Amino acid sequence: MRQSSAPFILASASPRRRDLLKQIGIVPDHVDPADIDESPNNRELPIDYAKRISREKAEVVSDRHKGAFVLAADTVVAVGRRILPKAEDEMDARDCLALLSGRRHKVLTCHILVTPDGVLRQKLVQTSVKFKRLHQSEIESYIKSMDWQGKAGGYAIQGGAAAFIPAINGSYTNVVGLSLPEVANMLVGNGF
Ligand SMILES: Cc1cn([C@H]2C[C@H](O)[C@@H](COP(=O)(O)OP(=O)(O)OP(=O)(O)O)O2)c(=O)[nH]c1=O
Repeated sequence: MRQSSAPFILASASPRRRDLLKQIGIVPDHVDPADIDESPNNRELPIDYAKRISREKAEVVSDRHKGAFVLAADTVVAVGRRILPKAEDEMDARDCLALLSGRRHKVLTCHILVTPDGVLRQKLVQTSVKFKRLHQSEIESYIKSMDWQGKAGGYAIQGGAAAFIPAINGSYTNVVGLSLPEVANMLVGNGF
């Protein structure tokens, strides 16, 4: 139930984030992606990276929409201290899947909500994801599906890669791109 008349801006190009919000009855007044440079800094740790990028996305977009609620997020797949790329080509995706095969990794989503009076709230959520050991044939058929494109770590848990994941620990929606219980809490707690 919406209490504020301030507009709600989703600072994301991700259709997954739009669908997730819709699932809890939230439809943004505008979708305005930040479109910033997301290159990690030298030796930047995954948590620091997720916090920095989500904050930059939120700041860029809230500058364009004063007096609005702005939600931005960044989802990072991390193996230890290593940040996996958003897979842009088949080589990225193959490298990611080979690294994830047979082990656990972390998916971190850092959520930023900017309130209409310009206060910035941050919430980082971590989910541990277990991958089964992948056969080369499984990797190749997944590559053909193109489901990895633009996804952090080269897979999407909401698609065919679900067959590779026997267990997760933590929020499922966090892996897809927004942890819905946290987003709902942030919005309700800040007068939305
Ligand atoms: C691990 C994983 C990631 N993803 C997606 C969510 C995000 O869209 C993407 C991570 O990249 P992000 O940089 O978080 O998001 P984005 O580039 O898609 O959009 P924007 O920066 O404008 O908000 O990976 C899945 O859809 N499923 C998964 O299982």
